[in-house]
Formats: sequence, structure tokens, C-alpha cells
Amino acid sequence: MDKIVVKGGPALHGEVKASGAKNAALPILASSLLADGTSTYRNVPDLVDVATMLKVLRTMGCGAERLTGRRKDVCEVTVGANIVPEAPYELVKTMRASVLVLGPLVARYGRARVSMPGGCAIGARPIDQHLKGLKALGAEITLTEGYVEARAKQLKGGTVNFDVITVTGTENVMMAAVLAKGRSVLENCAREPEVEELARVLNKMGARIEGAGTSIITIDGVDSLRPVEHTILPDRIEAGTLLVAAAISGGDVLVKHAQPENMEAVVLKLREAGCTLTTENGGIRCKAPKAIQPVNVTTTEHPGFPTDMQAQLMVLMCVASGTSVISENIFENRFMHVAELHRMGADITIQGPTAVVKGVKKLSGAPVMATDLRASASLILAGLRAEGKTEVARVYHLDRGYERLERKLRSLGADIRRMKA
Ligand SMILES: CC(=O)N[C@H]1[C@@H](OP(=O)(O)OP(=O)(O)OC[C@H]2O[C@@H](n3ccc(=O)[nH]c3=O)[C@H](O)[C@@H]2O)O[C@H](CO)[C@@H](O)[C@@H]1O
Ligand SMILES: C=C(OP(=O)(O)O)C(=O)O
Repeated sequence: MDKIVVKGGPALHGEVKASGAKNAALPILASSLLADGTSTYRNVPDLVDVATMLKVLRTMGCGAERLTGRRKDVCEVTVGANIVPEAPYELVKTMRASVLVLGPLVARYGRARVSMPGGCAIGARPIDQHLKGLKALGAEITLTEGYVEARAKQLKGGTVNFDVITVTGTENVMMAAVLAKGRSVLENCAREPEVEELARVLNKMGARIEGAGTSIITIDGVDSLRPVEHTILPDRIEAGTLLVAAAISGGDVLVKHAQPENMEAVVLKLREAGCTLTTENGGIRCKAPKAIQPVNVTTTEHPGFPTDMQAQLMVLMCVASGTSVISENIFENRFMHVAELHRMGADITIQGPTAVVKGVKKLSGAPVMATDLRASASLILAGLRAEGKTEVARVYHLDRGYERLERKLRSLGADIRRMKA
């Protein structure tokens, strides 16, 4: 298995481009199932998760490919006759977001059989709210042999009040409601920019959705949708990770394509930490302060501070001049990076959902193990600052959600390389 080797020290300087957003690309690729014909998406990040979603679509009988050469950021999905509305365990177990095909399949084909995603390193992550939403639209749901089976001759508009704010749950039910008969009202929805982006794509396909990006989404069902061409919005979590890389290395980096309007909480916290953040040339620039200031953070749903940036911000706080308190409110077990950061000399105490981080003068390079996607990124960030060599093992977690992170960091002056297994 590949490893990433980082030698700490160099301050990062220059410009780097944020790729397309993983969490927008995945539901958008799944939404192709809602229309016959070929949909074309640009700025699709080249990630293992995206490859998995293309595979899920191919398994069902779609054409689903990434183009090559100068158009390698483009993915095309072709939906024709003979779709098998089924997502097998072998694929769903490698990527929970495969469950996003459930809504489109039952809406379009009247039935779906999708493996239940299991828990993962960061928490149990049930899908009860997805199922509650589909039931409210008239789907009959059964759970057998580890699979969810959903059936409905024709979904009907309904009201869904989510008990928990869920990003993919909102997306799944929204994708089902676009072809339901009549009006659906979804309440207590996730307001993430990626939900809004999916609604934008669905509306381009002919759907009638209003309110995406707020907590109430209203959808008037239509009879059919058409394929679409769309450019995926930039990844705010990758952009945030690169801003932290600038901050922790004592550098000055412009992250092109980063969208300040979607990253307010992250920008605010980095400013509180003493960084100078400016919007310029269609991106965000982060200049590190002489000394990082401690910052308290609580992760919440958008527009609050994203759980997907918690590990990265924690690493920055590991070298702050003072004590920070970081509370994780979204997932029950998202502190897996802490044990690895201890190995690098960090001073972090976990008390339930809260981590108390005492800034230390220096981190030391060490062999560490990635446990999940953002934990992997956080260990690489720690390695940029640590004295000596950090070897991050199990990099496959990183490759799920970052497009060649080590190359981007190297282009900014980091001493980082991938060691092929
Ligand atoms: C592909 C994608 O977009 N992934 C993102 C999405 O994951 P995902 O959509 O899986 O996360 P959710 O928003 O659903 O999860 C939020 C919380 O709700 C709980 N829950 C969720 C659904 C449900 O039916 N029942 C339930 O109890 C979860 O266990 C969790 O505690 O949002 C998360 C929270 O911003 C991000 O960390 C992930 O990067
Ligand atoms: C938790 C994440 O992704 P997923 O929902 O795909 O596991 C993430 O992107 O940090």
C-alpha cells in the first residue's frame, strides 16, 4: 500500500487550484439515473470515490466513463434501456455515498435494491432518515439480507420533516421527489452548498425545486427529466485543507477557485488564529502569522464549521500558542487522528465529544497511520510542520477524497513524495 513521506520545514508559497467538490460530484453522478441519454460533467475530481460511483453506475448498466487527455476532468454518464436497479455490497461497502442511487432508482424505475452501508471509522452513520423520507413519498421499504429494497409504482409528493439534519439524506429524498406526482415539502434539510449544487443540476434537467440551501425545500414533481451538462463547483474542504497547509507551514498561498461565500466559518476561524485571509483573483489567499493563536471550534451543520475540516484545524491548534477547545457535534467518533498526533508530540486530551488541545513548541516526525479521509489530510499537515520525517501509511483513505494532494503541496514547495507499494 502507498505511503506519503513528508519532511517538515519548508514554508509553502505560490498558487494552487482547488479541484471539483467530491461531495457535489457524487450525488450529481447518481442523479444521471433520473434521465435517459448522456449527461456530461466537467471539473469532476479524479478521486477513488468518483471512480467507485462510476463503477456503481456501470454495474447497473449505464455507460459511465472519465474522458482522457485534455478532457480528463470530464465524466460522461449514459442511461439507456435495461438498467438493473441494484447496488451490490461489494461496492457500497467501499463507499457509503453509493446509497445516493436509492432515491433516483426508486423514483425512475419503481424499485431499487441497494446494500445497506455499514458504519465507518467516524461513526455508525445510519440511513433511517433517507428511508423515512422515501416512505413519506409512498415507497415501500423492506430490509432483507443486508439490502434495502424500495418499491413504488409511482412516488407521490409528501411532507418530510427530517429528525436529524442529513446531507445525503436530503439529497436522496430530493432526487426521489423530483419525479413524484405532486408537491413535496422537505423540512429541516441540510443547507450545504453541495445540496444547493445538486438542486441546480436537477433544475437544469427540468426539475422544479425551490429553497435548496435553506432548511425548507419545495419540489413540484415532473413527468420526466432530460440529461444535462454541468461544471461541478470547487471543493471547499480541499480548499480549506490547502489554506491550513499555508498557515501551519508559515507560508503564503493563494488557493484558486476557493469560494469565500461557501467557506465563511473556516475563513473566520483561520482569521481568529491570526492568519491574513484575502479574496483575490477568484480565490482565497492565506498568509500565516508569526504565531498561531488558539481558537475554539464547534462543528455544526452548514453554515457552521464543517466536521470535514475539524481534524485539519485541530492540527493547526496543536502548534498554537495556547489552549484550544474543539467540539465535534456531527459524528460520535471523529477523533481517530488524535492518537496518531500524540505520536508526533501533540498534547491533546479527549473528554467525550471535546478535545482540549494545548499548543506545543514543536511536533516531531513519526510513522503514523491514516484512519479516515480527513484524518489522513491532518497527518500530512502535521508532517509539513514537524521536525524530521513523517510517514503516513494507509493513504488509500486520502485518495478517496483528495486529488493528488501530495503533488499540489509539492508544487508549493513542500518536501513530500508518495512511495508506491
Ligand atoms: C458524500 C457526502 O456528502 N458526505 C458528507 C455528508 O455525509 P452524510 O450525508 O453521510 O452525513 P449526514 O449529514 O447524513 O450525517 C450527519 C449526522 O446525522 C446522522 N444521520 C444521518 C442520516 C440518517 O439517516 N440518520 C442519522 O442519524 C449521522 O450519523 C451523523 O451523525 O455530510 C457529512 C456531514 O457534513 C460530511 O462529513 C460528509 O463528508
Ligand atoms: C466523511 C467524508 O466523506 P464520506 O461521507 O464520503 O465518508 C468526508 O468527505 O470527510
